[in-house]
Amino acid sequence: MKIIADENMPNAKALFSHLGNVELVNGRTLTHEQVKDVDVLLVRSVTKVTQELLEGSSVRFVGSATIGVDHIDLDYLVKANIAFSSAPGCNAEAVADYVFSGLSHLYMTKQFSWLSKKIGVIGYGNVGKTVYDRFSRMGCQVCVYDPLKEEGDSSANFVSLDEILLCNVISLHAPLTSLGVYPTKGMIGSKELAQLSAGTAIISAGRGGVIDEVALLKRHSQLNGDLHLILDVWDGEPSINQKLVSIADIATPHIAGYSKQGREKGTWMVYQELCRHLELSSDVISKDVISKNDAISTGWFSSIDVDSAVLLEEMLARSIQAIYDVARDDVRLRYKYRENKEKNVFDWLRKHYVERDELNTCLIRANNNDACNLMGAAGFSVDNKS
Ligand SMILES: NC(=O)C1=CN([C@@H]2O[C@H](COP(=O)(O)OP(=O)(O)OC[C@H]3O[C@@H](n4cnc5c(N)ncnc54)[C@H](O)[C@@H]3O)[C@@H](O)[C@H]2O)C=CC1
Ligand SMILES: O=C(O)C(=O)[C@H](O)COP(=O)(O)O
Repeated sequence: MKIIADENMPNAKALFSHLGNVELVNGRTLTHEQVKDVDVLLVRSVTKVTQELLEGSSVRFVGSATIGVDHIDLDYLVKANIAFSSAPGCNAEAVADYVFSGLSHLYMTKQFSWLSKKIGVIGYGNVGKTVYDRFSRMGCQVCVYDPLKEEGDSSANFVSLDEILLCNVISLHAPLTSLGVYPTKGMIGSKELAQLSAGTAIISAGRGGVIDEVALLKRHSQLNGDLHLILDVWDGEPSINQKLVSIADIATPHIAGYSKQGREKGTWMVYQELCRHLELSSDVISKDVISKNDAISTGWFSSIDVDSAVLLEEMLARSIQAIYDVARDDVRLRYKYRENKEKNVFDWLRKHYVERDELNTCLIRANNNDACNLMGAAGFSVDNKS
């Protein structure tokens, strides 16, 4: 069996080689010529899987080691009878870590205190729910907009989009869609942005294109720069609007989901689905292949002792930054664009990403119940010494 896999898919060779011959390729530049006599195509979000790419090829299974599927023509796959699997939820914890690291950055650099503010989440899927639950367990006033979920779902405080726009922090986790009753492309446009008050923080870690970037620049200027922007995803990636980069507090190259565990889980989930598709028994699978425990790192398990003399919100921010400081990715992006030595800076940054562990790989030790609860809610493992 011939398998083509994106070179940025961790463990692809180790996991899939016992099923066939695995070739690693640049997913962004993949052509029909490369896939025409391939049986299995394994991609990440940078490959547009279209009729044009696949028609007339021998591909029978497409796996995407990602949460988002806007790069896949799902209708064509059904029509062409090609099996498909993605990796729902694989990097939800990583994106939530990104959100809280972004807020920690705002707290430490601008004294933007968000714990007591109104928080609005857009999208209540695997990522949005993880983010919502963390805020909620922290005791924040949090609400969510998801018109496709709210009916009969009492697990969250569902509100209208207009209400979300009144919040002090808005975190976007909707997929990019152009069709249906609630398309998200451009859903945050000039009309919506006009409703934001000065001092609002926007975190965009879903997909570029959900926010109208031209309208965002305009609103930022109308508010004399008093909008806090944490931007991971961009319209037209891999080329990104440098004007927007220049006004953002944090600008990163679509890496919110890039924890070591999140990326490895993505490959693992697709591997499991391919084995199911091929109807391989678990005996066959376990014989030659690395186990789940080896395929998904547990992390290096650091520990932090909490100092109760420090203000809770500052302690939280410092602890998060000790494990993942989103500013390191922002600084790297700005530096690389300034240096401008690579042909495609955006993809270079992603390919050479310095991997990070998730917050849950860090054990917080504290003898204070409030600190333990807050840290646990933020995503850390906790050892309550009280
Ligand atoms: N920056 C990054 O590295 C990453 C970005 N993502 C993006 O985040 C998106 C969300 O991820 P998940 O929560 O795991 O996906 P999901 O598919 O589990 O949930 C998406 C949710 O958005 C809701 N939704 C759809 N249209 C909406 C609308 N018009 N307004 C509000 N909500 C709407 C859906 O009902 C669903 O509940 C993905 O589609 C992907 O594009 C995901 C992982 C990493
Ligand atoms: O899972 C998703 O959806 C994402 O956005 C991915 O984390 C993006 O990573 P790549 O697939 O572009 O490497």
